[in-house]
Amino acid sequence: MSRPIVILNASLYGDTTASIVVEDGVITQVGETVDAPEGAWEIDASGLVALPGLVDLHTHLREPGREDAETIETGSRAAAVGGWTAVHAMANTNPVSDTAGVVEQVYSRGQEIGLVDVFPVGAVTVGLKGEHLSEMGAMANSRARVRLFSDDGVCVYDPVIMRRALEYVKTFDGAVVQHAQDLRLTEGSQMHEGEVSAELGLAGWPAVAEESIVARDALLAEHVGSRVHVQHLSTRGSVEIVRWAKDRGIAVTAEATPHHLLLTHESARTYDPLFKVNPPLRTEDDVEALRAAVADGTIDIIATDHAPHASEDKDCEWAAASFGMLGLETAVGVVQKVLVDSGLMTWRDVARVMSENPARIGKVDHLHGRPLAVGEPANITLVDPKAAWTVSADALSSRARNTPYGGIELPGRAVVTLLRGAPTHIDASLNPPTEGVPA
Ligand SMILES: NC(=O)N[C@@H](CC(=O)O)C(=O)O
Ligand SMILES: [Zn+2]
Ligand SMILES: [Zn+2]
Repeated sequence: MSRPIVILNASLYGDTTASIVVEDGVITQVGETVDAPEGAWEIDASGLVALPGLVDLHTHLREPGREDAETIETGSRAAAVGGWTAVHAMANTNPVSDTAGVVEQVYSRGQEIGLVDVFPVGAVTVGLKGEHLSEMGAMANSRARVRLFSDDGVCVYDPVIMRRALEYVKTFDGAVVQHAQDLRLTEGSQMHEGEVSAELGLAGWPAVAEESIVARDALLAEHVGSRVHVQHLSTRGSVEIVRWAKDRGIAVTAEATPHHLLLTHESARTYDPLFKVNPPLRTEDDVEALRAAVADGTIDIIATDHAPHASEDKDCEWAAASFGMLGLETAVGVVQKVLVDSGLMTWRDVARVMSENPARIGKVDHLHGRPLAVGEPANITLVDPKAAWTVSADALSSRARNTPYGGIELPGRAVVTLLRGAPTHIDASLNPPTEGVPA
């Protein structure tokens, strides 16, 4: 059992000041004054914001298959450093996570490492090929208890397959998680279709290729009475469709990534593949619509889509480079910059979109996204909102280096992460104790 911890004078949810006592993995006291248990590690948390441990619904860990880009271990470490206590690992590995065997291995490896709970997302179709449904029931009933299914990286394009998947997940209250991209409209696409793609001479990825699938899937979910979650929403039109679907009572939820909330297609002018991502960075108007939608609840969560790539897949010309960028270690800083410091949201809202809602959508809310209250598991993230820092790719814990934020200053970061009371990340500025803390 880990050493007791006293978090002194934290700002709970960025709101009231209180201290928190953690013993045997559980929160045992919360209050203005607390009794410190013997031998406790005391953290002076004045000025720090205490949030429930963050839950990422969209992470690529690359293991099995591309351990040169990331492993469950390096990705777990990056997650802990970023303030996350749970990540949902996407199925586009090699082999694909389309059987109970693979998802159990990913889940067990995550538990063995113990830095973050790794919840595997199962593939919707065998080999992500879009042709035959995977053994979803076996994955749901496995030790990994899979509730979310996605062919992320590719769209579940065939409407009949999508319909069957939506019907199937109803039997265990799961959800189909969709990478909304019309395959025909985006053949050869390199970036957002607009002024900049025309100027640069790069093949465009039109907004309608996302929006048409979002609309179709919302209607399919309504038709079969099931639950769909849309990944990495990137356009104003998608926001409007999700808003319409929610008004109509359709069980649709949606996510936005930090990069789609900050960056635009103008970045492509650098021809630096660090900015090449799927779906592509869009326009200032889309960014504004996404920010407003996260703030008003149309978009339920922020998810990183942490997509590590080996350097040979990024250090090349734009057209040859892989899609995707890192996100776990910079998410808190980017979210603070675009949503909190801008006045659009409070830290209480951040707890909702980065912990509570993702835990609920992923059906892990019995473990994560719990209130900071007595008797609850001590999954806690302390954020220093004044820890302005400059991102350096070489200083990241991820095995990969493909961050688009190198050299950019972010206003804050996670400085302590506790998973069931065990410190999984302690920033050096806090003088971590040498005892009772994992190496
Ligand atoms: N986002 C990306 O650009 N890439 C992701 C796949 C995905 O999320 O679609 C990847 O696996 O690299
Ligand atoms: Zn995707
Ligand atoms: Zn992804």
